[in-house]
Amino acid sequence: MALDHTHDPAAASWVASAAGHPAFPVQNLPLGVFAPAGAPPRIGTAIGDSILDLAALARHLPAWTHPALGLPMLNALVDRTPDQRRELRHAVFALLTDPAHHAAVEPHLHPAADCTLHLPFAVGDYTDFYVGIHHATNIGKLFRPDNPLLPNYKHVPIGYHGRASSVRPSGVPVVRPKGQGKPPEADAPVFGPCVRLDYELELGVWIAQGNAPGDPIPVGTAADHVAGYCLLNDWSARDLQAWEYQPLGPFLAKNFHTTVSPWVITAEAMAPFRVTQPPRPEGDPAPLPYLWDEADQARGALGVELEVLIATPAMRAAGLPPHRLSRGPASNMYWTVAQIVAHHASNGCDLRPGDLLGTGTISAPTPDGYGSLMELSTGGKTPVTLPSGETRSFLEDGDEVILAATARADGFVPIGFGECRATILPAR
Ligand SMILES: O=C(O)/C=C/C(=O)CC(=O)CC(=O)O
Ligand SMILES: [Ca+2]
Ligand SMILES: [Mg+2]
Repeated sequence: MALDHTHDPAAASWVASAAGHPAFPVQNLPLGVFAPAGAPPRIGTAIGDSILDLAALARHLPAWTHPALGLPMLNALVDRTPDQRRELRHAVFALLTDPAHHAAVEPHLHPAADCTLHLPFAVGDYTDFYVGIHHATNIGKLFRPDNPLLPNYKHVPIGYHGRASSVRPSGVPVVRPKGQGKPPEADAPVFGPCVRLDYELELGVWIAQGNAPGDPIPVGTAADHVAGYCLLNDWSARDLQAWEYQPLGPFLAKNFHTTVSPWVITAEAMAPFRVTQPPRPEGDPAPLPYLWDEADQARGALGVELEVLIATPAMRAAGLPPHRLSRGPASNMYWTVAQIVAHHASNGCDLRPGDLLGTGTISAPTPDGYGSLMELSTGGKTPVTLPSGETRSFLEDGDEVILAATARADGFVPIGFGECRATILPAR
């Protein structure tokens, strides 16, 4: 993905709030679906504190975008080559930087605070991977003390098919799931509200052009199939998971709700933030050739800092701001995004525009970067203390979890991912 004038740190928009905006300077230009108050959803981009209605400005954008811009989802818009997607970015960038467009474009800006953000895609399929090796090791120890990291982990990107129907945008509350579990001290399983509700800090990957059924995607061109990225919270019912997950993997413990940040941080916007994949530790096996590409290793990791914050009802009542539970880099991924895309299609499985891949929980080697509460509390044995004096081993009703991410690189303007938050409601 080439760098161009849209990444220039000196570039400036005539939208005043874009300058120095922590998430949406003019170098970001994420794609999304939004609804101004009382109006139906349409495609737009975030710029500073505003949202620009791209559907209304179609006449200023490439002709091939016109049918797709009439839809309240991005599936058709991203079903294009990387060159075409870059052409769209350049056209949007021109609208927001060239003073000649100011008068015509300004009427189509909406204050973001007055808009509702929708899911950016009609999600066809959702697959969750397991590339966070520190998470896999930590959680593996808790589920399988004698066998934490299974022997296939360093050879094959592990994943499971998730559920598309329950992928929801930031802000939609999470109803605590009920389910069947078997508490360690009980002799028989029980059915009831989850008592070990957790979050998982992940990146989401949105698929652009897919592959024809039967055709694999080579790892060297897999990045061309990525439309962009989001934050993803794979809410997890740990008590239900521990009982149900063998031998087929997660099922009801993870399919009740998945929260995504609604802006798609495009692959083009991420170009300056691609970094070298950390080398495999000494002694780790070399991946099979279908998973290995030198250029991907050189530029296939993401220079993104990830954070998790929590706000409880007592903290809100005391006027305390959300408390940071962890922070760490996205480079703690054992497999690159290109490797998981190539692996997913390696058997001929067709990926389609608007498919969602989760990276898997991204944890750092040390607790300050653990990506789930289960890890932070060592499965409940070391509860986390909050500024309100409360402790948490798992989430309680009324708790809000907020994921945040910022892409940074020397010499470039940082870009943010926007909001990925949700509050827990009692079980029904
Ligand atoms: O059985 C295990 O080791 C744990 C599996 C998961 O929690 C699956 C999952 O969602 C993967 C991830 O987020 O890293
Ligand atoms: Ca997960
Ligand atoms: Mg889920």
